[in-house]
Amino acid sequence: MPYTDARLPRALVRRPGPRVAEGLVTHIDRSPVDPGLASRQWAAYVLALRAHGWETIETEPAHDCPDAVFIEDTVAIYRGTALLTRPGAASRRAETRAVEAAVKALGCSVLRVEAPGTLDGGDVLKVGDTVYVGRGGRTNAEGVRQLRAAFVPLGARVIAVPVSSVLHLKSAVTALPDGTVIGYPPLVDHPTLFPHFLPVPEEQGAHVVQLGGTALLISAAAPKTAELLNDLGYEPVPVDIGEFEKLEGCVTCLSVRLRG
Ligand SMILES: NC(=O)NCCC[C@H](N)C(=O)O
Repeated sequence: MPYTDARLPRALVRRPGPRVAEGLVTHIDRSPVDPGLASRQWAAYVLALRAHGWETIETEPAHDCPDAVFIEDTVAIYRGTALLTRPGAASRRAETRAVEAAVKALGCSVLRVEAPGTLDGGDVLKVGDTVYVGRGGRTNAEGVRQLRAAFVPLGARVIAVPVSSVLHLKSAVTALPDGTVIGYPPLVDHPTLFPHFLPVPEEQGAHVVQLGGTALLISAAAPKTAELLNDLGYEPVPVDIGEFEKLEGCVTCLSVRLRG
């Protein structure tokens, strides 16, 4: 696996496998996924990261795992320590294997969530040294405890957040570069847990990836939120990830980002 320039922010990605259409669906009705279109959307997502100065590193595919493209769920990284997750869905547990090799190659120290703990990376939202962790359908109390034990000694303040109506914490909220947490209110159980909370008008607008500077990757399905962010001085970068949204994915879950 070639790693070329450690000065660039780097993102782990994993291309969708042949069984992507069989991915799990929990909170929405299933609609058919077109694997060819999913591959093209994934390629455009990767190009958008690269166009904003990211080095993308492709992790070995896990073709037996339909949800492997959602690589964010396999690991949470804080200050150079990678906590390999134990995904809440048993069908996703094998996904972490190749990710371990990838984070080691990036120079991370590795810890693991052990049974009976479960944790999905989609439940972990970092805002500076505050690490919010969603306690919901995929992350259990033991997973929260193990995340605390891993990251508090490194300097993190870990805040657990109940999540009841969406798949993951980051299905409901993400953060802007200034630390403001944005979310779609009908899906956020406790907005008052976040010191600076900005409601957005669309569910798909609740998820952004900070690309650097003022650029924010956002779903093309959230034009009103993009307009709001543009009006606040940000540069929204829309990507069409419709096939992944049919599987409850969002812009955050298709990569694991390492800054510096
Ligand atoms: N972090 C994320 O938003 N992950 C999306 C995972 C979607 C996948 N179909 C799942 O249910 O696990």
